[in-house]
Amino acid sequence: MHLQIFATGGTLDKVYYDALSDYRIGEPMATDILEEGRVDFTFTVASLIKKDSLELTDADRALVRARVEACPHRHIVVTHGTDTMTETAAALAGIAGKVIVFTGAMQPARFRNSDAAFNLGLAVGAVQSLPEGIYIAMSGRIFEADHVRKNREAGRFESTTDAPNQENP
Ligand SMILES: NC(=O)C[C@H](N)C(=O)O
Repeated sequence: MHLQIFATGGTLDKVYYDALSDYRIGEPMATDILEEGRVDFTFTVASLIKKDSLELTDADRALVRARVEACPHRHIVVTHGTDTMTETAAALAGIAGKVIVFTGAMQPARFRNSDAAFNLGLAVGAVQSLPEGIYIAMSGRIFEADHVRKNREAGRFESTTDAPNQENP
């Protein structure tokens, strides 16, 4: 398997300058995470955009779509800010012949308590196991991209189709 990663920014790749709580989006952390994970596949990481996903425009989303469509590889992971991940996933609807998995992080990968490595690992497992389609790997689950939302208060992603029960109140 060859894995293509497209990095678009988001908190996963943020670098903070604490005096003003100012940040920039740094180089994609996916490279370090996969190297530290000693993965047994080849991969390339392309940095397409370096923005908080709240600042992404329609043109940015068109760029992501164009790059995914032009990619010769079947297995694609998109690292993305969590706030508008579902919007960019929706902008890729209809792309056939590829397994596309979005992931991101609630805390920067450069922070020790980050969920970034966990989430990227989940996405890597998902992308090689699933049939073609568009998915979101967050909060320890794989969601179909059009059946998930971010619950900001709870700080996690949740299904829009799960029946409410004791495990999913
Ligand atoms: N955790 C995050 O990634 C939130 C951030 N505002 C973003 O969507 O880029």
